[in-house]
Amino acid sequence: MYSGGPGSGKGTQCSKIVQEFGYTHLSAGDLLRDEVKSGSENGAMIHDLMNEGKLVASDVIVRLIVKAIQETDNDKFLLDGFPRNEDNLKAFENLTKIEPDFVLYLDCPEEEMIKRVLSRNQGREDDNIETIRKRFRVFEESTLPLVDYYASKGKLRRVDAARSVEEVFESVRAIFSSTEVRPRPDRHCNCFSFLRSFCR
Ligand SMILES: Nc1ncnc2c1ncn2[C@@H]1O[C@H](COP(=O)(O)OP(=O)(O)O)[C@@H](O)[C@H]1O
Ligand SMILES: O=c1ccn([C@@H]2O[C@H](COP(=O)(O)OP(=O)(O)O)[C@@H](O)[C@H]2O)c(=O)[nH]1
Ligand SMILES: [Mg+2]
Repeated sequence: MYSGGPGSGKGTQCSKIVQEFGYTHLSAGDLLRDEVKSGSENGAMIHDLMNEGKLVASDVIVRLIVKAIQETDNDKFLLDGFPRNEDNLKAFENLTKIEPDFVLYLDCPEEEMIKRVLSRNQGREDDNIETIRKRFRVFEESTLPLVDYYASKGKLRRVDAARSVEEVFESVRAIFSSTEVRPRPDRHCNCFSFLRSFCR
């Protein structure tokens, strides 16, 4: 359910899960980028924070995510890149009472992620080495503690992301294939946790 390592392959793997398992992909970063493009009153503030590699306030991102959840009638959705810190998590759970079925952690060494982000070519202003370094520090300080939290709840699924897209997807597919689908009214939230590991 949350983000971490920029370039670990979250968006790439989410697209494949959408194709094979029919989930709806909700990317926190994409929702923020759309908000900036829309020229909304928060747009300039969000733009500046993202370019500094900083996190936007929880109420801003939670509002966008809740709206996106309401707009899809699919029970099954992936939260890509959220929550980023404990405050995000509390704000989301307090408001929605949704808990993830599991949190997937794409485990990738920092140097590999840097290489991928620098060759991503999506025209993102925050994909420069200076901002990437800041994003990694935010990840270590704010997001990593959530890994332990989900691990302690037995919800963490760790995948070695330093392999080819297809090899990573083999592992991801196995996790999704073995997940029991919870019936309504509890909507699913197979949340993607793509957290960089310290341990490599
Ligand atoms: N397993 C992989 N091996 C090599 N390159 C990858 C892999 N997964 C993704 N990429 C590439 O790395 C870049 C970042 O991937 P992306 O899915 O956008 O990561 P994230 O959403 O975690 O930041 C993209 O250019 C993507 O094509
Ligand atoms: O819950 C979130 C998700 C993203 N971001 C901001 O959006 C940027 C890009 O996030 P995204 O998930 O798109 O980056 P990726 O990991 O895919 O490279 C982050 O660095 C943050 O500045 C945020 O503030 N809160
Ligand atoms: Mg992404």
